[in-house]
Amino acid sequence: MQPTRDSGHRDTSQPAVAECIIGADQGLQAVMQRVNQVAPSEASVLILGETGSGKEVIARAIHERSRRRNNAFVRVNCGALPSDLIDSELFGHEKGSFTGAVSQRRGWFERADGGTLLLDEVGELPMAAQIRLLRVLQDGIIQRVGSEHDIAVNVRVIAATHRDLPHMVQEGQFREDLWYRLAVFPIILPALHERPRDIKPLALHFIHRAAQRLGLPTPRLKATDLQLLMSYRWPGNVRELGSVLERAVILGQNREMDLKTSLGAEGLRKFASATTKPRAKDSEKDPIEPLDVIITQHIQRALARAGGRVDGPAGAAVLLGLNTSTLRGKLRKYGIEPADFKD
Ligand SMILES: Nc1ncnc2c1ncn2[C@@H]1O[C@H](COP(=O)(O)OP(=O)(O)OP(=O)(O)O)[C@@H](O)[C@H]1O
Repeated sequence: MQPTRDSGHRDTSQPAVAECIIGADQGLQAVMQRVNQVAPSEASVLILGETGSGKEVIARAIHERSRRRNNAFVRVNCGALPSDLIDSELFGHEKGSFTGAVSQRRGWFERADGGTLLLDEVGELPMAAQIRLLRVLQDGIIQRVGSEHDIAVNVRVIAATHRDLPHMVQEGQFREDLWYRLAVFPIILPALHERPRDIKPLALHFIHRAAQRLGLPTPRLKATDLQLLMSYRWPGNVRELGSVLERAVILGQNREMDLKTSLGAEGLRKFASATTKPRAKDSEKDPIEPLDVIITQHIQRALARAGGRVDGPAGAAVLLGLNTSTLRGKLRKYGIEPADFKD
């Protein structure tokens, strides 16, 4: 099988191209510190984060900052491996070892030899595969299916998942010994709504990229559109933000980009029902938003209402019941630009 995005595998035998990590000096600052600490070591890393939050981007950053950077970076989506082929996919097989094994095949561990193997969605691996994976991680030796010949592999494993692995361990769905082996150095990637400062630079990046692909001038991000983006909870995280903006740029060709129009009535309803505004009735399941998120959004609402003015009788400071210097301090702290709210 050739490595493709759809089958969940990507084999980067070429030196990796550094991808720009938006938010590296803002909402992802603490994550990047962890990346820089762990990259030069050989330690296994476990990246925990919601779907689309950038786990692969972070895994690549670790690879690119490691001594293995000139060797392969291979991503395997464990959730996409058919259960009867997991061993063959990971460790390879000999010709004739099972029906369909028409030729010898090297598995993903062998292909990543000397480099880094990202085991994405590791929480989806069935128990039997977890046992075999643990053995390989401990011994650094694999056997292809249908062979008793040991092959030594030198692979750094980075595992990633959106699942609550500690809870899975408690429930007996994930092996505790494998958890300890993988979680030598855990990195928790915050969801996009927990790092609101990254939304604007990410939005500008995606708008610019989409316009470049279409050969169009980069459209402006209107203050009202930024406010809409800031108020949504982004369950699909950075990936969802990218696709919403790409669609907006495509639909807004040759006109001013308008998020409300490009989302349509249905999209707007979805946005409205998933905003981070406080709900009337609290429930155990409702996430508690970090205070910084609520403060950022509240200041942005006031600035939008005040047309970007901070002081004066109709300025945001009066609306918020703050004196101007206090509000200016908060604008600096939360990285909010009043000019973004001038329409
Ligand atoms: N900080 C970032 N800067 C620039 N692009 C980003 C950033 N984070 C994520 N992306 C982009 O968002 C998309 C999703 O990121 P990625 O595939 O790394 O997420 P993931 O958490 O691994 O997703 P999944 O849970 O589906 O495996 C990709 O196109 C990626 O390039």
